[in-house]
Amino acid sequence: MERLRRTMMFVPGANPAMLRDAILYGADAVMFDLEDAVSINEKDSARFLVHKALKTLDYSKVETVVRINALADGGDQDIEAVVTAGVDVVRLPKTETAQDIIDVATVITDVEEKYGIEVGRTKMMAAIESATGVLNAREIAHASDRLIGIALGAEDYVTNMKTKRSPEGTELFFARSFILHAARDAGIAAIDTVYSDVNNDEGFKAEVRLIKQLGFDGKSVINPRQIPLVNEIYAPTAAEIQNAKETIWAIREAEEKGSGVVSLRGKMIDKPIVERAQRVLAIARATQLIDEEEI
Ligand SMILES: CC(C)(COP(=O)(O)OP(=O)(O)OC[C@H]1O[C@@H](n2cnc3c(N)ncnc32)[C@H](O)[C@@H]1OP(=O)(O)O)[C@@H](O)C(=O)NCCC(=O)NCCSC(=O)C[C@@](O)(CC(=O)O)C(=O)O
Ligand SMILES: [Mg+2]
Repeated sequence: MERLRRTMMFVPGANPAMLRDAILYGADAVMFDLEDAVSINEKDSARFLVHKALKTLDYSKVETVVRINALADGGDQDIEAVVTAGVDVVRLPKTETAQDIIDVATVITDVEEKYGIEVGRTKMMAAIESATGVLNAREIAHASDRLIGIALGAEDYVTNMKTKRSPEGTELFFARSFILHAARDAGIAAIDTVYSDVNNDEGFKAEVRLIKQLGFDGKSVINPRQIPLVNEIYAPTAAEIQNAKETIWAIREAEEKGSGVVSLRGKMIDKPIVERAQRVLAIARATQLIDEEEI
């Protein structure tokens, strides 16, 4: 099963206490920010703090992501600082074209070569935050073998679209759908955007249910309190796990009899349904809801 990416928690890069404690909250990935959460006069100190944090703290249990600045705004210095510190993933914000990704990938390669780091070790993500980015999402998603995923950045996107976010997310439906299709076409992860109203748990949960149903792998979060809410919604229920097990048992029995299709409680089971059941069980295993060797 691919790596779980249910939650990627933004951590402002200029905040030493948050950098230190980010690991404690159970996010699948911590995403240190050098871009919009850092004021212009703190850019250098944030870069230094994030480099030190990556070098000295033990992040072995979570994926580390750093959101860099655009290359024209010091992104090359960000890349050198974080790649040499061993970051797992470099996230490029406001990606508009495939060329943006190719340019960043080239700088990463130069840094890896210069410092004797295995070329290709550092992965990338693209955040898509404008109409142009959405329309180019397919090319962006295919732009580099380093890409592990693409993400929506909705606050910048709605600003670009001359609208604002609504509880229903109607204004994001096209962008979410298009980004998801681009990610699936390229075989990489699709990560949904942040929910900025941090004290509105019910609104947040409604949005998480929506993006899970659409097919997103997970969501960017901005506060530790949002992590368990996502995990709870993304966890398969006991009924889903039981149904998945019964699906696997039923298809195994059918296959023994030479058939690839069978009916379970009146519902047809064939290859795509078996694949979905296997995914439910893989997530249940990865989140310790069932034992490793169970089924
Ligand atoms: C929202 C708030 C101010 C609330 O503060 P509050 O004070 O009410 O938080 P509390 O709940 O009271 O905190 C309780 C304890 O947790 C600690 N704690 C809180 N948050 C933590 C955290 N993130 N990491 C580690 N630790 C944390 C805190 O230090 C305290 O620790 P302690 O004192 O020890 O008890 C705070 O969370 C925060 O700053 N969040 C990060 C904001 C951020 O990064 N924005 C940029 C990324 S979005 C963007 O750019 C838009 C985008 O680009 C996105 C896209 O692309 O998707 C687009 O376009 O859409
Ligand atoms: Mg943004």
